[in-house]
Amino acid sequence: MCTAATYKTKDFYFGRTLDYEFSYGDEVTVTPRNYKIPFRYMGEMESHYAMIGMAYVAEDYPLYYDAVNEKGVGMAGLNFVGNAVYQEVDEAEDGKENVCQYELIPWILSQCASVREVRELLSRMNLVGTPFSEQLPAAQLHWIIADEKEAITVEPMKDGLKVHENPVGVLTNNPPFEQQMFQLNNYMHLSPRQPENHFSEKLNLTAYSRGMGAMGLPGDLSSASRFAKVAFTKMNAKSGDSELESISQFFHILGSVDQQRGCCEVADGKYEITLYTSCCNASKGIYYYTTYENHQITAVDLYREELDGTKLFRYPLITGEQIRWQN
Ligand SMILES: C[C@H](CCC(=O)NCCS(=O)(=O)O)[C@H]1CC[C@H]2[C@@H]3[C@H](O)C[C@@H]4C[C@H](O)CC[C@]4(C)[C@H]3C[C@H](O)[C@]12C
Repeated sequence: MCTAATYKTKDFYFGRTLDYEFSYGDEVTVTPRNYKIPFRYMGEMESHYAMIGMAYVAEDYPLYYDAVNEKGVGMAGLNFVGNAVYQEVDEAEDGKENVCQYELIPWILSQCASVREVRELLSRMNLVGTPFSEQLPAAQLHWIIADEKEAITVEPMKDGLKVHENPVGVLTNNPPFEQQMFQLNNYMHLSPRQPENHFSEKLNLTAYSRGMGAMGLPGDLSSASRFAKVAFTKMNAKSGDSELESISQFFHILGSVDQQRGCCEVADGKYEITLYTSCCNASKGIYYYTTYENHQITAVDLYREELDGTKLFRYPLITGEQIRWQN
């Protein structure tokens, strides 16, 4: 399972948890403006917006899981297993632009300076299921794409590519986004304030513990529960607007849906865990992350790299707890 969220203070923040039972070899990867991006059906893009994000680099190609570009547009792919359907290649000469599922993040972030531009590009695009290689078949995903003004969810479904407005700025996994949004109706009575007795005037009921206004908010790890949990947490989250206060709060928001080893068994003795949590300051191009075994926040700054360069910049994740001794 995975969860993605947006957050706005003075700057715009975008991040996700990546929950899985193994890592592909994730690296914080900067694609500079002049790295030539080879698209399977759309030719080679010679220059474009720079981007930073988490990727598995295969054959020198950045297979991004999530990234933001230098214009402050962020994007993340999350599992959508059983629902994601990709199209056949459109061979017509005046047909749509064929983009493979693994190319979607670079395709969009290399060209779009806003979600408005993303919508435009998506309307001309045909998302196809051609795999990157035999070893890496097409992942079944849906995406959240956001800038500081708005967020959308993109879902490739049996009856075509759906683009939904995403007013909560969060995404998890199944079921499809419209159902996730509908289920929030079930929680409209929840509140960060203490509840009052509407149960019965004849009973003397009291709020005997703090936090009872949100009683009923789910806490299990299913995707539908994480959607409600993180939506409630994000919509009610308050923080100062400095960089440190913002990122600290952002990690707390995603911390509300953290997955601990042992609680979600996916095969005999195999457990899904939160492999990493990211928080990107999309306005300033800084990618912060923690990993399951490293709670210290590590950062990579897009603008400390040669942005007009031609080669990828890659940072393997720093893992292992970093303990600051006090005596
Ligand atoms: C496994 C990741 C999603 C995690 C997630 O959503 N877990 C939820 C589990 S569940 O369903 O709800 O049970 C996804 C997110 C991005 C994916 C990667 C990116 O799409 C980039 C390439 C795409 C290639 O087709 C496959 C390898 C790959 C490198 C993908 C591997 C894997 O599918 C990733 C890493």
